[in-house]
Amino acid sequence: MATSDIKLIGMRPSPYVNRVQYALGMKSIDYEFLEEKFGSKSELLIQSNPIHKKVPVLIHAHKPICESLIIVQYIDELWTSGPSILPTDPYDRAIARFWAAYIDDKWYPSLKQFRMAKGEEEKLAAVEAVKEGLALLEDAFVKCSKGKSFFGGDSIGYLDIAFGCFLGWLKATEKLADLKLLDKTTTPHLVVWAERFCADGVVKDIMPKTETLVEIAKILQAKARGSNPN
Ligand SMILES: N[C@@H](CCC(=O)N[C@@H](CS)C(=O)NCC(=O)O)C(=O)O
Repeated sequence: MATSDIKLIGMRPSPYVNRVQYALGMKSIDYEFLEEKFGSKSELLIQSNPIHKKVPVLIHAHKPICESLIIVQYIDELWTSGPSILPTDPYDRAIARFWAAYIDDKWYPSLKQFRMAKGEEEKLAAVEAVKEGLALLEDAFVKCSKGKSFFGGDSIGYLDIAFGCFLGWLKATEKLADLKLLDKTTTPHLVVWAERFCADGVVKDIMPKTETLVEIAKILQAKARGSNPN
């Protein structure tokens, strides 16, 4: 597929954008990356995603597709020649979609809340929610992976992409708070899975550096608190 037919509007530190990059990478699809500037929205973004005005947007053959998980499914359904991203079994597919929705609706918001918390009480409640979520995802990993390396089995699949895209932000949050959230004693399978995911050839070239995310997090925290990051 010619690169000019496939454009991705995004920002490199965005975990949702990274999801789409991982899926395109897994399928070996070339694309043009249209970088949005932090703090502003291009005309193209507003026209392509008028409802949410958020990245990522995939523009394929001049048609926009919005929402990262929907884009990942589109990529998988359209480019069937590459490795399959969603499980082929309908039940496994339903379970993968369930956990992806849990990650987006519950788990990641708690990590974000922990990072942005203003008071100690809010911070404590959020860190508990993050850890509870990780325990549930540890259990989900054991069931979904069926003894293999990834949620998707022998190779990176839908749930690996849905959850793995947040590993950079998880590491940055650990660094900022100086504590371990993904821990060998409480989430042993997830620790090994995370190492494997981050070491993947496609993932390691795309995943933003932890130090970059730490700096961005400091700017966002300062903005939320109305102060200077330094
Ligand atoms: N549910 C969306 C979330 C996308 C999202 O939150 N994108 C952020 C970047 S990480 C964004 O564009 N934020 C700009 C804004 O909220 O105005 C998806 O999965 O694509």
